[in-house]
Amino acid sequence: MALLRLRNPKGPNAAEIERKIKRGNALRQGSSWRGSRGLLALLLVALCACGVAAWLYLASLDSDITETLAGRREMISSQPRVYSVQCSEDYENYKRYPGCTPQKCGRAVTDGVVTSEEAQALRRLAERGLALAGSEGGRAVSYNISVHNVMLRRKDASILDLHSGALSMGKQFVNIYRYFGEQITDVFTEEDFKLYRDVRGRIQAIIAETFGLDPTLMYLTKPTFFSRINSTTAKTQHDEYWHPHIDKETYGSFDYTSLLYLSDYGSDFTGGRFVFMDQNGNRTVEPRAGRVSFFSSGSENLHRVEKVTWGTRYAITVSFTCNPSHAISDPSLP
Ligand SMILES: O=C(O)CCC(=O)C(=O)O
Ligand SMILES: [Fe+2]
Repeated sequence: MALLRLRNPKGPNAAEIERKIKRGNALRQGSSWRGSRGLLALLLVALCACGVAAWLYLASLDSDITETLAGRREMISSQPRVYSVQCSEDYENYKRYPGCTPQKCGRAVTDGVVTSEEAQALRRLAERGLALAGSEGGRAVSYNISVHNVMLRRKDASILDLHSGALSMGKQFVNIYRYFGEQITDVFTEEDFKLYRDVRGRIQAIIAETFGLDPTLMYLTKPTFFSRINSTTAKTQHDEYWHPHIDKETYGSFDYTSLLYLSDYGSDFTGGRFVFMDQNGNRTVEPRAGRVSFFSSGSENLHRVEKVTWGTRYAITVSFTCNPSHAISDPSLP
């Protein structure tokens, strides 16, 4: 029977069978197409999921803020808020100065040392000083300030150093005292300098008290400067303020760093928070006019500043050393 069927495939139902076979084939083809469409959709979904996961991961790299040490709306006025950390071994590589070299390390924040009126006055001083670069920006009057050019250049920001007179103009610096001569007294007054000295003295005293130091054995060092950062500041490859860094490595002479903020995070600018980058997470300080944040300058205090996304951020970096040969004196009008 089987042989018979093979020999005579085109029986009476052959046409019908052929149709069925064709329909079957067509159906099978359709379902395999539907199957591969399903597979494609699945692949797309998987790709999207991977994309979302990658995006979330990248976003988390910049936003894994775990703790706010000092929020913008808080007022830390009576005693500094202190956060202790173990001193790094960095200090063993440097000469020790008893009474000053960090034995206790950490960070602290206080809103009780500089009043908001004083912060406002210092901010106006910064605005006036930094505006000198704006009005002269296009002219070929600038030259490099050799003393601490390298250090100042690390910042993608406008810098004014009242001590040396260095004012950043684009990628270069001009010495405002030399360039403007006597006319600089139209911009800064004796009172401005007195305020600056007073504030510096109070910051020194609170650092000494907090870390148990002898204030007469710590000295102001360079660079000590005003900074202005906004979201449109020109960016060059190596002048970027948001890079993580250790002040002792970056600036050499620093043993204690302090930052006096002259504008408010959230209302004067967004972004621009200060971030301590600890191994177990980030700890932020939100700038607030009059707020002083200070810390030991070794690698126990690796930090960075978030990119400013809107507005203008003003601050002063006031730094102290234990090494008397790195001491500088307070700025004064020439
Ligand atoms: O402006 C700040 O908050 C920090 C600046 C800073 O890290 C520095 O000057 O070394
Ligand atoms: Fe720093």
